[in-house]
Amino acid sequence: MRSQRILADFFRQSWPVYVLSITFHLVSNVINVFYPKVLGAFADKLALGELTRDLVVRYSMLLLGIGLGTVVFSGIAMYLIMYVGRKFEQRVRGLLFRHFTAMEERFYAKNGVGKLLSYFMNDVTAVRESIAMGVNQTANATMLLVSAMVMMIASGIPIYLIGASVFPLLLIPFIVVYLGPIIRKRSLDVQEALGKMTETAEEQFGGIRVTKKFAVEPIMNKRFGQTVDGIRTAQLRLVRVSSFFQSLIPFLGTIALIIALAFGGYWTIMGRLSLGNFVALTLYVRMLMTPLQQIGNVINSIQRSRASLERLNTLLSQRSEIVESASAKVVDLTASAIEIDHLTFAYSPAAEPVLKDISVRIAPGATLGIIGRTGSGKTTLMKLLLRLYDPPPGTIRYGGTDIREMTLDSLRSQVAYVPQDGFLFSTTIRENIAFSNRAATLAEVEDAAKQAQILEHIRELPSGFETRLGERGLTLSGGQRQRASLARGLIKRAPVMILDDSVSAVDAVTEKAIIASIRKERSRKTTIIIAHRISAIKHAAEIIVLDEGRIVQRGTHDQLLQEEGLYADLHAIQEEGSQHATGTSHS
Ligand SMILES: Nc1ncnc2c1ncn2[C@@H]1O[C@H](COP(=O)(O)OP(=O)(O)OP(=O)(O)O)[C@@H](O)[C@H]1O
Repeated sequence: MRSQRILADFFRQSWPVYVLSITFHLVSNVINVFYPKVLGAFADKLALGELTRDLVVRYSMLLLGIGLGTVVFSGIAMYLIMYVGRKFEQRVRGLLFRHFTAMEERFYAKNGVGKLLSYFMNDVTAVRESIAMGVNQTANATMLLVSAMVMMIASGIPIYLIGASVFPLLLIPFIVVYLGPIIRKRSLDVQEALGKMTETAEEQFGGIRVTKKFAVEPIMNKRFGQTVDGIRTAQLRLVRVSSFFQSLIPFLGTIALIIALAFGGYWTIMGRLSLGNFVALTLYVRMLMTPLQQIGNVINSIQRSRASLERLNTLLSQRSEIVESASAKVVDLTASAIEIDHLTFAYSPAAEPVLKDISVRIAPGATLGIIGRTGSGKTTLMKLLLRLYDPPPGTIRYGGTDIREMTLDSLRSQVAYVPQDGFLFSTTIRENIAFSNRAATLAEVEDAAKQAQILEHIRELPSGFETRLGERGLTLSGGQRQRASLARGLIKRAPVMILDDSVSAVDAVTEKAIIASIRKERSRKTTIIIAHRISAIKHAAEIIVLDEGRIVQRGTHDQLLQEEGLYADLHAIQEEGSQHATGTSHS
């Protein structure tokens, strides 16, 4: 499986650090287990009345050495393992990001931003904790257990006494096997609840302006509150079982201590066990409780992280539906016609087709205008031209080559797409406009801004082109944002340009100026203009009118005005509107 490969790859690369860390743990624990033995010897000397001032100083120095040695070596071991954990986190986040960016639009339609963020934050952290702290503590605990056992035997503590004291601890694996899957299932619920909350929060912060305008904060608070309640319920269910699990282990440790005290005390009274060994036995049993507690924690954390790993696994195993064919070739779009041939398309096999039997040919360098009611499929057609979704084979060709046989880079680098609501990044205006070509000079950026009729406005801003945009570019108005996004498309100087309702938010006078400069700039380049206003497309060589996914009319502006139909109706309505607006109506 993919996720297991990620872990295996990571361990393959970082095993030397693990080995080093485990070695340091080993040294630290070997030093540490001498501490009960030293105290035992101290107790023996005390009981025999052989303790001198010199001996007290020596024992104290010995204990200080043991303490220092333990702390230094375990500190280095811990640092190394933390380093490895952070490295894992950094690597997996990079991998996830690359994976996300390679996914197609449908993937984003299915997975909300909040859900994706939750993968980044919660799941990666959960896995990191178990491969860093988990490994750290397991290694530590195992070594402490083994060295403590060895020291007990070597000190001459009878094996049956050790066996009786350690017996309760043997129940731990059974408890783990029983409770582990329950903890895992409940952890998965918690991660899902967290994902839901992040998703809701992202959506609600994104839509906060709408919420405020409609004054529906209480509804939004309630909706968000429900997701938080969901987390609390899921977390409490998890805490109930995991805290029971975690407290059971020290309880077993206490039983072990009671047995050591009862039997060991009895044997000491009977004179079969030295006082020193009795003290050492109780200290060792006490010492074993910490690693056992750690093992409990680790098992819990591994169960939790397995749930996260499963989520990451499912995600990373998804492949983009848009794949470049092995024989894909680079097509130069400069002199290529775009042919759409009997294209019928539905977003899913079960859904109604959104486009029905569309056929259009756009000659190289020509302009196509598209108009139609909202929801008639205009944007969908453009998404197919960019291969954001796969059209049926043979239905879209560039220069005679099926779109599915072109390299994705040659397609997308030669098509400039300007959507209706262009997203602007929270960086400078200059970087936003020069998005496709970071090396563009200021003169080129200014030129594109001029064509998009936004140059003057940018110059008036405090830092001009270096002005940083706030979140989602909200320091600009809708129309200004649209024009900045248009400049970003224009600077690409691509052989094919698609304007998807890209001047809808500007006033009629500005629109006229923008269209005039686009006509000039793109006089010999293929351009597709989608618009709701006839004024934006009437110069096109061909105009198609879409209605419910079908082409219902086609022709030039003049031809379409001669026909009865949607186009002439729209024209009449818009003319009437503009006459009202300018006060030239005679009615
Ligand atoms: N990702 C999607 N999954 C399923 N259906 C979709 C998806 N995107 C759009 N649709 C549906 O496809 C139809 C056409 O949408 P499209 O966005 O292409 O229309 P449009 O003509 O561009 O509309 P507008 O003028 O309002 O922008 C609509 O009914 C819409 O609900």
